[in-house]
Amino acid sequence: MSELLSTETRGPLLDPLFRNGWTMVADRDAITKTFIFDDFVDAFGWMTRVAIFAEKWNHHPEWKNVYRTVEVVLTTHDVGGLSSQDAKLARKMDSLL
Ligand SMILES: C[C@H](O)[C@H](O)[C@H]1CNC2=NC(N)=NC(=O)C2=N1
Repeated sequence: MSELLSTETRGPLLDPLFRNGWTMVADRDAITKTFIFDDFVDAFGWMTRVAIFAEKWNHHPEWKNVYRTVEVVLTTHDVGGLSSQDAKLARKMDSLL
C-alpha cells in the first residue's frame, strides 16, 4: 500500500526529478512534465512502453497526448497525493525516452 511522501523523503526523491524538468502541479500534491517527441508515432510508442510498466506496477499516469506532445501528471489517487510510486514512475518515464 502506498503512503504519502513525508517531509523528510520529499526532497531526496523529488529534487532529482525537478532537475530533470518535472515541476509541482499548482494546487495539487502532484508532479507534471510535458514531453515533446519527433512525431505522433514516437510519442505513442513511448506511451506504450510506459504503459507496460504502469500496468506491471499498478500505478498509472494522468496523461494527455496531442500529436507529438504528451502532458503527464503523476500523483497517487489512493492516498490523495505524492508517493514513492510517483517518483518511481517518473524516473522510468525519463529513462524510456
Ligand atoms: C484498484 C487499483 O489497484 C488502484 O486504483 C490503483 C490503480 N492505479 C493507480 N494509479 C495511480 N496513479 N494512483 C493510484 O492510487 C492507483 N491505484
